[in-house]
Amino acid sequence: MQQFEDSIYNLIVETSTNLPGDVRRAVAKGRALEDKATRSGLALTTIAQNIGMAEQQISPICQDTGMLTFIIHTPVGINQIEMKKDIYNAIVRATKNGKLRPNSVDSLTGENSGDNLGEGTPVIHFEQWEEDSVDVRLILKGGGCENKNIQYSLPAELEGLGKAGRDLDGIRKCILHSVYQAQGQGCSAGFIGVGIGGDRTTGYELAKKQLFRKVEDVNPIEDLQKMEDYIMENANKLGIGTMGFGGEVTLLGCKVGVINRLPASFFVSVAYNCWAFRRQGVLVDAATGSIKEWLYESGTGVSVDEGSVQQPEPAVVIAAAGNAGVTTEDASIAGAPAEIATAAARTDTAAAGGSREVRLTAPISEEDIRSLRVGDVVILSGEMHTGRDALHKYLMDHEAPVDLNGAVIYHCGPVMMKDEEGWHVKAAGPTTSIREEPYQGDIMKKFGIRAVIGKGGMGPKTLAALQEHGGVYLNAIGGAAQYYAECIKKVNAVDFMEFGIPEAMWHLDVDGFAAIVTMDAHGNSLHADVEKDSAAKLIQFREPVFK
Ligand SMILES: O=C(O)C[C@H](O)C(=O)O
Ligand code: SF4
Repeated sequence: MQQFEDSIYNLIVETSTNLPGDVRRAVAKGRALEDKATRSGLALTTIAQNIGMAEQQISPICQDTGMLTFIIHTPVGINQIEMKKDIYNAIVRATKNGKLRPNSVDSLTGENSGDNLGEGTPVIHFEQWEEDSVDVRLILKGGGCENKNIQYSLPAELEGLGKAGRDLDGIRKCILHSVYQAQGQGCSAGFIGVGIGGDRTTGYELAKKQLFRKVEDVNPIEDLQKMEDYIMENANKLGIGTMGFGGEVTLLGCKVGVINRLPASFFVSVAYNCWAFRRQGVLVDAATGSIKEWLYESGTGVSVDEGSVQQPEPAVVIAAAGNAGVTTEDASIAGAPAEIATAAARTDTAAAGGSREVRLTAPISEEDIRSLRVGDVVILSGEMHTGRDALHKYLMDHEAPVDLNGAVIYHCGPVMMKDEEGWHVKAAGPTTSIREEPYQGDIMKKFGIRAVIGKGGMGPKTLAALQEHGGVYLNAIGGAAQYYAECIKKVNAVDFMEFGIPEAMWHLDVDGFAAIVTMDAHGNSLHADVEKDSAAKLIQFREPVFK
């Protein structure tokens, strides 16, 4: 198996950088359902553009390259210990080459191993089979959507849906609830794998395994096929939309599997995967280790466009999203059709205040920030500072290494590479902001920070602080790591490298970095609105459907 290490390296690079054909078609279908002039429609356009950029540049689709999880079938007699060593070497190489972010962190000390190896990482499941070749499948599932996985123990009482019993209808309610509770935080529009039965461990395993099915396959179990169809037809009626912006498309795929359970247990486990649904596989020659066949259709040549949409420039895509409904000219910038009136009627808070495109350069004044409203698109230039969990915790009782007066904080853990000239950004999309909810308001006030960029929104504590102190929350498009990396013109400096690359504080010079105001200094939150609206819509699914 001399070539096995190279085969695994190629598998990792392909998985991280080239979204497979079936996933691309699902994204294209989603785009066709969404009104292109809405925020969700234009977020999908950004996503589509990012998918193309990642493939072209052979760079990570999303900066969170996830938990490397392999499922491997080998003929009897193959040395699995040697295979593991080759896999480890391939992972170290892919990390060094910026195809993977160093993502393995000591849970007690917070120390990043730097090469994706460590206790429990990567995850490798070996199984034997009667075939002659080795089947290797890999999924890179990021942390934000992993945090949205959920496990139900039936019977249960579910918010909005009432009693979920130990039957198909109870399962139906759990699945709908799982989509609802994810809101936009797992980078919807997403895919779900559902595992019925097992114990808590094997239930979740089964759910994740469903994600290895092809998006377009048909469930061989009739009841489950009906369930998948039902969920695909109805989950989008929750109106959560891409990134939780509100809209027609929340779910792009649903796969349900079943295994036996104990008499006393009835688990329904849901693995939520973001649109950046990165999984691939190879069939490998057991003697040489070379790739004989790819197991999922390549993304190359498969369009994510639903046909008529032009590909606008990065800053313009989101800019048009915020301006949806303002003028016909704005819409034509993004190549969007003239459904402007509909879009205006739907842009809720933004429609009330009117949305604009605002260009700002950091540091930003309190006055400029207070003039922003939910729905406005801010195009940022100047310096921004990355900060996520480790930094926020640190800043609570320490001073900042740089002056943060009027500053912009970006919730982002980038993929970085260093050469003779210094550091370069390889991928840099936003991370889920809600994790910083306990700290964010206090830190903004303590240091005079005026803007926070992330994804998925923040809670009431931050909203109150924005109002009191004069701050704004900007939502960037989750997973659009290449799209944003292109807006970063220079890495000025870095602090706290001891936190590891994703958690360090990177000082970045940006130009044309576009994000949408989703929480403003006037007490408005698009996230709170969409959550409330989807909670009301969830109630329509209370009555039994599967008898
Ligand atoms: O860790 C990250 O960069 C992002 C994470 O996957 C998230 O969705 O929050
Ligand atoms: S940032 Fe979004 S797209 Fe990237 S791994 Fe996290 S959930 Fe997925």
